[in-house]
Order: sequence, then C-alpha cells, then structure tokens
Amino acid sequence: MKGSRQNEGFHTVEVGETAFTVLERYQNLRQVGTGAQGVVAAAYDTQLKQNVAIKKLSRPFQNVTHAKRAYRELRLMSLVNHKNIIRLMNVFTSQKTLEDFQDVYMVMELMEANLSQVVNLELDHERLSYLLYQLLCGVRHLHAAGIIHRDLKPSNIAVKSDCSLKILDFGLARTANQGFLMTPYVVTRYYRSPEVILGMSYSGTVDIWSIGCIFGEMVRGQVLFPGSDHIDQWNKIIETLGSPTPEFVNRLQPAVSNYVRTRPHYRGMSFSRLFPDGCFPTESGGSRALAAQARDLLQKMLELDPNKRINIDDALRHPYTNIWYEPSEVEAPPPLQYDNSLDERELTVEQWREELWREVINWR
Ligand SMILES: Cc1nc[nH]c1-c1ccnc(Nc2ccc(N3CCOCC3)cc2)c1
Repeated sequence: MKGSRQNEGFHTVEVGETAFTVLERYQNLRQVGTGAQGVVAAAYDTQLKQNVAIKKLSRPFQNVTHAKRAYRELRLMSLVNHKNIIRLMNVFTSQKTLEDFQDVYMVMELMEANLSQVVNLELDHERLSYLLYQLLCGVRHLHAAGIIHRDLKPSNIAVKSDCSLKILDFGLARTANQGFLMTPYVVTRYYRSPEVILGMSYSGTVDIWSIGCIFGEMVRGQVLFPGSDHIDQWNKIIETLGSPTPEFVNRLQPAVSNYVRTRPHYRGMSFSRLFPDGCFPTESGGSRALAAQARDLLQKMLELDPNKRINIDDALRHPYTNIWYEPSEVEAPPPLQYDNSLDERELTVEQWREELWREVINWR
C-alpha cells in the first residue's frame, strides 16, 4: 500500500562500490551483478520471507537513452505476466519529492545465475531442450504483447538450479540509438540478427535468430559469431553460414546492398560440420537422434533470410522442444498490448524525469 511505503523507514548499505538506500524490509544485501543500467543485489525480504533481487537504477533520467529504457522497463514489467519473464514485485525510491528524485529501485524474484554461467556447461538434452522451450515461451509472450526484444543474450536471461529460466529485461526500444552509449559498458552485438545489423525492417523473427545463437553457443560452448563491430559481425555470419541469396540482397537499402555485394562469396559450412555429434551430449539412448533434431532446429533458427527463418510457434512444435509443450505455458493469456508509441516520444531529460517519478510513486 502506498501509505505504508511512504512512511516506512529506509536504511543505506554499501553493495560493492554502490550505496543502496532501501526499505527496511530488505535485509542482508549482497551484490550479484552489474549491468548497463545499474547494480543488482540479492536481499532477503523480511515481509514476504523470501529472497529477492534489487536492481538500483542510478539517475535513470541522466540521458534520454537511460530514461527511455527505464520507463519502458517499468511499464512493460508491470504489464506482462508470464513464468518465463522476471516478475516485478516492488518499485520504490527513498526520495520524497520530484526535486530530490535521484534513484529507482526495482525488486524482483531472485534467480541463481545468468545464462552466461551456463553456456559452457555440458548440458544433457533434457536440460538443453527445456531451457530452449522456456526461452521460446517467454519470447512468444512478449510478441503476443506487441514487444519485440531485439537484444536477447545470455546476460539478460537468468536461471535456477531447477532449470527454470526467466528473461530479465525487454531489450531495445524501437527508437533506441543503436550505437553510442554514455556508459563504459560495451554493447554485445554477437546475438543480433542480420536484419538488425543491416538496418532492414524487422519482425519478431529477429528474436528467433538471437535464440538460435544462444542455443548454438550452449551446444558449442563458445560464441557463434563474436563480431567486434557490425561489419565484423556480418563477415563472421556469412563466412560461417554462407553468402545471402541475390533475392535477399535486393531487399536491402541500396547503400547496404552495394556493400554486401562487395563481400567475397562464401558457400558456408554444413550444420553437421558446424555442430558435429561430438559437441552434443552423449548420454545413453537416443542421443544421436536428439542431436539430429537439435541440429535441424538450429539450422531453421540460424536462417539468414528472415522470410525463411522458422517462427516461434513452429519452433515450439519442433520435435526437439514439443516434448515440453504445455498449452497453459505456451498460450498464456497475452497481456494488454504495449503501446510502442510511448517509446517514440522525444522528451527532454527533465520530462523523462517527471514521467519516471510518476511511474514510481504511482506503482501498484
Ligand atoms: C535484474 C537483473 N539484472 C541482472 N541480473 C539480474 C537478476 C535478477 C534476478 N536474479 C538474479 N540472480 C542472480 C544472477 C546472477 C548471479 N551470479 C552472477 C555471477 O556470479 C555468480 C552469481 C546470482 C544471482 C539476477
């Protein structure tokens, strides 16, 4: 209830190098991560008697990129409701007025690791297919709400030892500036689809490409396309998968298609060479058949041409993942539609500050 939160006391603790000023109910804070948006701590919620994660957004209105992302995340997290998308449990600030407004704290359910810690483990097919299935379910729910993530990567997906998986954020706003960031954090592009790299119009299948890259990395134990920038990223993709078809190139904007045509011609590697049986789990039983199914799904996800790439519903019905198919999980009622136009608004830093302040003090 708003009243209690306003009056309830706060305490300040150091988490790494960062001061967290949080409601007294949250105790025993310890750092678990840092992201481009801020620091994340694990804590114990003495009211709910459960562990939680608390993300501190430091001055989220410092520039338009941060403000848009924070605003979008607050609105989207309150809007979607799915077991494979992290749930927002509480939002607060210790500042009492808009003039003093500085920081936002977002409280979520605590997971145990992110997928970056999992990609180099030898996972059996059961875990591999279950993680993939849950990722597809979460992304399907986002798409049902009109949200295309566009920036799925292992660091924004969290897991627990029971193999449950949750997507941690909502990716890029449609009008997010693709390149320059004010923070020292390097933007990871390894998982971005050809259409995002080449500035083409895009649809939900951009997220299927990213999921294919993540799935391939879990099989291979290394990043599939570790490009140092967009040019290098494109070169690595075509060296591995082969050059795009003329039909695909003709759909590009003139300047981009001219560049793409200057590239050498690559045949690309076969998927049985890219993902040989040896890199799949070799536990007893039908693992050769499972390896063939996993390879087939990978090939359909890592299709250069978005028009030919497998879509989410077909990926969820693929033999490799449909063993987990639960209509209640796949077809969870789509939330209200997200109004993307909210992303398009060009507000000043001061206006975003007020928008964020309003979102925080009016939060449920
Ligand atoms: C919202 C958010 N943004 C980034 N991360 C999170 C988040 C959200 C919910 N739970 C967790 N849990 C969690 C994640 C990673 C770790 N490890 C990191 C590496 O070293 C071993 C532990 C431990 C716990 C993290």
